[in-house]
Amino acid sequence: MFKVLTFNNISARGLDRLPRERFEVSSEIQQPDAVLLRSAKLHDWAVPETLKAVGRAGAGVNNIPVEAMSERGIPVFNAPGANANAVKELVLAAMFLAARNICPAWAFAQTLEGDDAAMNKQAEAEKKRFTGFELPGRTLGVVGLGAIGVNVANAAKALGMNVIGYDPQITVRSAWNLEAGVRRAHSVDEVMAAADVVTLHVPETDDTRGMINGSRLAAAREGLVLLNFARAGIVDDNAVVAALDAGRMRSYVCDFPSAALKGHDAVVALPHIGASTNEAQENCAIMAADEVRDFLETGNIMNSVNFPELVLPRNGSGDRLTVANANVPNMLGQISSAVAEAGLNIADMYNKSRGDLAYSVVDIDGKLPGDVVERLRQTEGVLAVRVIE
Ligand SMILES: NC(=O)C1=CN([C@@H]2O[C@H](COP(=O)(O)OP(=O)(O)OC[C@H]3O[C@@H](n4cnc5c(N)ncnc54)[C@H](O)[C@@H]3O)[C@@H](O)[C@H]2O)C=CC1
Ligand SMILES: O=C(O)CCC(=O)C(=O)O
Repeated sequence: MFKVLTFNNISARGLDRLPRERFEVSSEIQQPDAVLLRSAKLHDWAVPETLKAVGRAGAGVNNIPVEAMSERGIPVFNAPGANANAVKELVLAAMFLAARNICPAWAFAQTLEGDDAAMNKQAEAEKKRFTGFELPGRTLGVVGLGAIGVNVANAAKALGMNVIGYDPQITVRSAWNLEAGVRRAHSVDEVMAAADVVTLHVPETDDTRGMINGSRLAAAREGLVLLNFARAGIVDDNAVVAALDAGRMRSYVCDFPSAALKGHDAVVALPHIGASTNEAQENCAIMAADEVRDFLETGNIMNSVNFPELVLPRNGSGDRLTVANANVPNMLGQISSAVAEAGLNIADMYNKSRGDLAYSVVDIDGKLPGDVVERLRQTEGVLAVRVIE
């Protein structure tokens, strides 16, 4: 029986992928084999010795200590693209909100008083304060052309916008999915200088934290609309408020409320609802649950952010041994020697590395003795060993 600890509200459609005769699933489990979570922060969580996998029912993994998990040989899975449409739709809504001053106009309309005629008179007298702009011919700058950025870029092209994008590590898949005519920028600065609206779709990392700061805002076009549905830490809120107050920026629409932004007329800060649709929550939960289940049951790895992708159909007549280790010479030799010294035959094996980590799946004709497994566990460089019967 595998034990899966849930943090946050994980869609039941996802949890249903874990058959209860083989998986105990609860938010109360003490010694979990795996966790499933959304935005819960794991950085201060005391990682139990039993933990074998982390499944993020979403895209961003900045709430998870990925490096510390790697050091323990624990793969972290996420759900790439599963909530991209939900975020794209909210980003488009944000762009329309900003272009047409919908929030301040609506707030003004709430203050109208008197009978219908009086309200109408005030509305007509004041509506010029809310004159907006149309999107065709305007330039959208997209920083980060992954699952969400590509969707947003393509939708903006369909709305008649010019689109300029920056992503130094764009994948072949994203490049194929991008509409023709999206102009390639070579830096964030180039995007800032060219765009009327800039939207951010990068993960929060050491490289992207504080990416949009005072000097980048100073170099932006006059009247910039900035959209941030990526992560709070990517934008310096105080710099945004200063640029808005100086009249250099038109508005900031984001998914991350903060004390600095609260109450500002030109800011709309939503409560991190980019992925909050039933569809996205189901897609993410299903994907993360399937990945965690597959790993626990077979050792196969799909969509991990720290481990190599490795899928080996089951072969042989005995145990499956999986080993996560430091990516250094002679680890594979030591694994196969341990199996050979136990007098067992390897039916099939697959080894892949990613950065400092390597992962092997070894199908064996027979049952691995406990002392062999223990010896492998103690081998220098070995991070995690499992035997799947
Ligand atoms: N508001 C919300 O509820 C949600 C927020 N997000 C956030 O959006 C981020 C992006 O999500 P996806 O598009 O699904 O991820 P993704 O992994 O498909 O795309 C991220 C892209 O950013 C690029 N990138 C990384 N560093 C960069 C840099 N310094 N400059 C330019 N590009 C850079 C990568 O090459 C990649 O193509 C997530 O990491 C997460 O933080 C994601 C989903 C929901
Ligand atoms: O689960 C959520 O609502 C957060 C989604 C998110 O931020 C992500 O997928 O990176």
